[in-house]
Amino acid sequence: MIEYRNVRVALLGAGSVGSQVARLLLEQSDELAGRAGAGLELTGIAVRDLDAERDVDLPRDLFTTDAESLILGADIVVELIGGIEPARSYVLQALGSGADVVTGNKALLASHGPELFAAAEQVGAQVFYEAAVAGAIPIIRPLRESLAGDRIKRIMGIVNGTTNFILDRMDSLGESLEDALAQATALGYAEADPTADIEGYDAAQKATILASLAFHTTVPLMSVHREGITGVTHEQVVAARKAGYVVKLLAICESLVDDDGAPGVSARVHPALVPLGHPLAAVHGAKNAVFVEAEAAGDLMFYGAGAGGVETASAVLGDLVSAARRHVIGGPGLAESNHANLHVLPMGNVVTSYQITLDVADQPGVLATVASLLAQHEVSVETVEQTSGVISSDGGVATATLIIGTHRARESDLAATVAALTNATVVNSVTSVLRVEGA
Ligand SMILES: NC(=O)C1=CN([C@@H]2O[C@H](COP(=O)(O)OP(=O)(O)OC[C@H]3O[C@@H](n4cnc5c(N)ncnc54)[C@H](O)[C@@H]3O)[C@@H](O)[C@H]2O)C=CC1
Ligand SMILES: N[C@@H](CC=O)C(=O)O
Ligand code: NA
Repeated sequence: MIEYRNVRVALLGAGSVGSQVARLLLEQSDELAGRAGAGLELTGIAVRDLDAERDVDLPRDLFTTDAESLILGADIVVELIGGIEPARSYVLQALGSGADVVTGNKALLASHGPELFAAAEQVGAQVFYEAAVAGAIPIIRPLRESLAGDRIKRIMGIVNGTTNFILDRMDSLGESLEDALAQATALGYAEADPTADIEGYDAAQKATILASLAFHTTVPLMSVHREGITGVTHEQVVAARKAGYVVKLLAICESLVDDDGAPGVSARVHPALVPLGHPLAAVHGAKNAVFVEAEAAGDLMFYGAGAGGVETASAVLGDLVSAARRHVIGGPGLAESNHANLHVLPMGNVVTSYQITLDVADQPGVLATVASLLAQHEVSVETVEQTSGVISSDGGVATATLIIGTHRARESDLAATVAALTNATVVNSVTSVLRVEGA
């Protein structure tokens, strides 16, 4: 029997993820010790309410409401309470005392990452955060270690399970956004305030983390363009499928060039049309997937459970084993790489293709007017489809629907085109503008 030295682990939070981490730590302690080369001694679990009902039966003598004292004696602190405060203060306290930190808190990392990483570097500690992006799916470690020798060109991810679940139900069952969200909440996928999911905040936090890692550049959360799914209509979802696409909420992080041709990066979150043949189109329900385009490795896809207590606990435990190994070996932790320090570019610099749906007057010359407006703004038409005209009930001018697919264009040119179309007398309304990704 091998005698291992013990590494002291303090757990903060015993919610969906924390309680599963505690259970697995206790149930699989021998196996985990073998892998880490150190015993993982759970010294306590900080909770808010000692008597709260929990899904998992855990030894009550481990519970404490005194998180600060628990952190004091720890080699590794696992933060699974979520939110900014007091999580930020606890993490800083842990790092200040030289402990490593394992966290799944994307909100904290996206808004205070540089502060936490600097605090870790100062004492040679490390922040591990595999659970923060795409739950159980290994994506943080592949980006920072396995792909450290490659150049990432683009990351396109379905990184929010709740919105993927909702869009999938709207597509396959014709369910409303509200009904599908209620289901996602009942199944435990949604954040405590689901606005974070449906308005794209959660995905934007994950995009910040992914872009910073992939491009060795600190990408601030406020530079991430964010649109949620509340504007996605049933009509758009149906029309998308008819046209050979599926609507997905994507987080896209890519390298771009600025107006002077200098390299930069951009990160954005928005609903997009994904061709049915693209691997991301086959990601259903609350599953996540991250599609990485690397210069040498080519295309890679990481797929699996992006949410769920026990699934996310797998990522936390993986980090815990790495942190424990580090304690056995000694030496400073792996610092965040931001040496590239690229310019973070605004949405106007993004280049992609679009599908624009217009309600127009069904009269001669409309198509020519619309095409000329697009051309004036440097947006080139790839496809046009016109549905049969409809005579308005008051006997007025007949209307028709025009669906225009564009070639790749700059976002700033597209925005100017849409403004011009909105003001054109032959256009009754611009009913939908969706970006097309992965075509
Ligand atoms: N649930 C999931 O599927 C995923 C969660 N995450 C992240 O993991 C973290 C934890 O998530 P969940 O377990 O789902 O949240 P949860 O809401 O189920 O659990 C958080 C727990 O922390 C407790 N807590 C709050 N403030 C506290 C304090 N000051 N001291 C002690 N305990 C406190 C709460 O009472 C609750 O039991 C969050 O940062 C979340 O974003 C990441 C990936 C997936
Ligand atoms: N609410 C999130 C949970 C995991 O990060 C999601 O739906 O993906
Ligand atoms: Na992950």
